[in-house]
Amino acid sequence: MDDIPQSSTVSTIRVGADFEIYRIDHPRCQALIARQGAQVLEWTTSTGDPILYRSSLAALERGRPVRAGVPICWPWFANHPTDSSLPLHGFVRTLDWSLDSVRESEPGVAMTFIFESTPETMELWPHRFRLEARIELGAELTVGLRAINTGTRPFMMGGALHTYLAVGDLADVHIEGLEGFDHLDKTTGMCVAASYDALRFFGEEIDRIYDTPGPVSVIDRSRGQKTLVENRGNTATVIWNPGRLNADQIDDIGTGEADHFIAVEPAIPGGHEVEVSPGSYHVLLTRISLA
Ligand SMILES: O=P(O)(O)OC[C@H]1O[C@H](O)[C@H](O)[C@@H](O)[C@@H]1O
Repeated sequence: MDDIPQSSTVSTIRVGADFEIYRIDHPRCQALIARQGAQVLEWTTSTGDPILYRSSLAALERGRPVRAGVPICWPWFANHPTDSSLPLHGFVRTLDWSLDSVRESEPGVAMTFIFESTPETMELWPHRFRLEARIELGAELTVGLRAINTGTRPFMMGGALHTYLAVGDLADVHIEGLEGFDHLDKTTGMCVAASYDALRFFGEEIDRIYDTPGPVSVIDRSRGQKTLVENRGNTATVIWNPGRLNADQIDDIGTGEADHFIAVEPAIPGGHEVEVSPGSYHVLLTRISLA
């Protein structure tokens, strides 16, 4: 459909010449979704603060990743398994998707975006596919990615829903649900045996792939908020924050903002890719709610 009828609930904003954003203004939530990457940029429920982090320096430019909300990383997470010259986190986060449908109801708004393989994507990843991102916004947020194999050979897919959760102060946050699971520490390349304590933060870089699909709860004492992240179709949960020192070197993170977000990412990392046969599909989904 793409050209949505302008309603009081869903409207279109254009940034610059060609960056399109859908604005949702519903009794249960306010949200912004970029057509590029079918990326939720902001989501705020009627009760309070933004639940997702959007960097004050997030670039809204076609072709550049946007540091905000829920980027969809596909068909691989982080580096490509064999070719590090390919884009980090796959290629669909920086390409335009088509808006296929919008449904408004009392609990919220559901929007479906589509992305299909093209000759250009075949150059990056030699498979035919169709992606459907169904985004449901209301008092809860659900992002569901259905990856369909429309080709004639099986493919292996990785990926992640790279959720940036906003927090009041990371020093006052702990995460429950990861206790008892081993993780790969990407900062050292080491596998670390399970700890039985909740995960806490000390201003340093953290980049860990936990050996569990979740769910996890993010408890933020500074905001008096508990956020529940429930997932489907992932093999791991990634926890990432660059830390204060590294954040200063990242050009699209505002000064001091490293203390105000934590990325909690249902992921299918390298080495754990899922096989999708022709005509079949895999769903990767995350649901975020305030407990
Ligand atoms: O800066 P980006 O390309 O969005 O990636 C941001 C981060 O994403 C994931 O969480 C990875 O585990 C990190 O290693 C990476 O730095």
